[in-house]
Amino acid sequence: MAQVEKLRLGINIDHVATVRNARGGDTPDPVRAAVLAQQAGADGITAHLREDRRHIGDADIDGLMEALSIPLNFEMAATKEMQDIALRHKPHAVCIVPEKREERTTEGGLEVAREENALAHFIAPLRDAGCRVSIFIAAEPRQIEAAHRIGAAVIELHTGAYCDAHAEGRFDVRDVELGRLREMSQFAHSLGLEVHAGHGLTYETVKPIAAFPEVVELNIGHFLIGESIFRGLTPAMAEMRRLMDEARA
Ligand SMILES: CC(=O)[C@@H](O)[C@H](O)COP(=O)(O)O
Ligand SMILES: NCC(=O)COP(=O)(O)O
Repeated sequence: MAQVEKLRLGINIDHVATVRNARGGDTPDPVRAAVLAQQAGADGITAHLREDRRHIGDADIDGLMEALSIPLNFEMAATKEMQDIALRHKPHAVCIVPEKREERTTEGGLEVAREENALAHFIAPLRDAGCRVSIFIAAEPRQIEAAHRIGAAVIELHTGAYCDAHAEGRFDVRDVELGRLREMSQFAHSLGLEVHAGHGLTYETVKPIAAFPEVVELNIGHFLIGESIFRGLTPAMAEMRRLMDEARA
């Protein structure tokens, strides 16, 4: 059984950039949102620089690196272009995610097991540069084992299927997904991997995941940015924090 550590809350600010980019121009500014999240007690900021730059852009990453004193978790696909950008900035963490140009959002986890050799070579310079390398994966033993073998420090478990099943009222499926996430958190932790989780988490779905003692960080964006339209980012984050703390108590 893992020792219960304080659970970190990372705020994903991609979705502020999505709103900005819908019109072009400069507002709303995701860097301003990140600074506000930092002031409101976020433990880190997550930003996903997609290859098609549909939300976060290169200048946002420059701005985040300059403005933040909390860790930046830089999400990116395993491409040479992204590797060069990461090596230029050397963020605290680099999270390798799968990307499909036509997807609406990150659909699944990275296929580490099939690409083990290539990924091992890909992450080596990032590790050498001092970045904590994290791999965004589905809760499957073979992906976790492969992430461990390639030398990743962290895995982030994709919680999307669990959240979707909850939102659609498929509670039997949700509970199966939750069981899988619980078991795989334990398994990853037993291998010495640091365990994070995220994607699609809401006030309704966060507590069962936050209760896993092996999970030390949750990255949450879309729901919180949406909720901040109604209550403001600071109160929206405070409520998430409260639920996480309650689950952990
Ligand atoms: C990997 C992940 O879960 C986040 O980066 C998420 O993908 C961000 O939102 P989009 O999927 O809309 O880019
Ligand atoms: N890595 C998951 C993440 O950053 C947040 O995903 P979402 O809450 O925006 O779906």
